[in-house]
Amino acid sequence: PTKRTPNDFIFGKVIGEGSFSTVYLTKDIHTQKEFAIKVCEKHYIIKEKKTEYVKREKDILFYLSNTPFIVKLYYTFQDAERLYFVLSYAKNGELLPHINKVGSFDVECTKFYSGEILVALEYLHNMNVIHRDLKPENILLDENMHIMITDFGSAKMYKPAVDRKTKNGVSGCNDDEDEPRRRKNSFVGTAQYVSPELLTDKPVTPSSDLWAFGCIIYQMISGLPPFRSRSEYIMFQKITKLEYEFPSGFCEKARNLVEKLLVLDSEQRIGATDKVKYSSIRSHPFYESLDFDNLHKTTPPPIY
Ligand SMILES: NC(=O)Nc1ccc2c(c1)=C(Cc1cc(-c3cccc(C(=O)NCCN4CCCCC4)c3)c[nH]1)C(=O)N=2
Repeated sequence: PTKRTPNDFIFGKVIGEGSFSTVYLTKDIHTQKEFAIKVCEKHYIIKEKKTEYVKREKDILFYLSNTPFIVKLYYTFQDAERLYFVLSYAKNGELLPHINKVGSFDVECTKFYSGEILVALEYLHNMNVIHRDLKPENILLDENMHIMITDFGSAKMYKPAVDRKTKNGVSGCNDDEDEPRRRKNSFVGTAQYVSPELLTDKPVTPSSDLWAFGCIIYQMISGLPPFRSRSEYIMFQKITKLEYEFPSGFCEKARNLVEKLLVLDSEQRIGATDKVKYSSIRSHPFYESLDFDNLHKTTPPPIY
């Protein structure tokens, strides 16, 4: 097909703001199909030295194309000033406003939606991709209220330990050797969901996403993330000291699972050493009777 240009789309409202991008609801004038177009200003990306991140997000999104529960990158194009990513449009927006609208989810909703997030993480991690900025704002809901994970601007490829030892390459995008010249894991992500290893410059592993997953389950049930403070410094202190509490009435089975995910040693988190990802989390009592393999075909429970 001929390369698209901005003139092939009607640009509507802003539906998202990345750290160096703006996302618009758009309609393709030829097909009338709706898309989300993420627009990045070239001069800003160059000035902020973010070209590597933008290229990595594009490579990873194309690499993940047609992965269930992950936003799809259809194609990209550019003009003199901007880069354009044509992405899936999720009609029901971000997960966060849905949690805030009802205050918190009941156990059925939490099981279903955290179950879909877990299946998405299984796909991601089996494809050696770590998201590194998982949070309710980056979990979208499509028109049928199924999830799509978005914003791979902080994501990276990783080499499973066995490959690192035997140096068998994993084809695909960047890995540690290609990190832009800066501290190995200088903080990426969003303060409230960032794992302790990312704050203390320890190796990044898929287990960092399991930490964020634990924070999201806590937030679904209680309405707020576990680590909160007006000061980012104090929040980081709470994370590295594991200072958080469960409100009274918190579902006991969910509490047990969260306590097994919010573990400071990333290798001790439930799921971190699963040979088959994430069998130990799927078999946790909180997920009793959840049919993980058919969630995408299941009608989501009402959120109320
Ligand atoms: N950083 C990124 O990559 N960001 C992206 C990427 C792709 C993408 C993306 C963000 C999307 C975000 C998005 C935002 C919205 C949206 C924005 C504002 C309002 C609404 C909205 O009101 N939807 C109806 C559902 N509401 C939700 C809240 C409770 C009441 C009912 C949706 C729809 N989709 C999207 O659809 N596709």
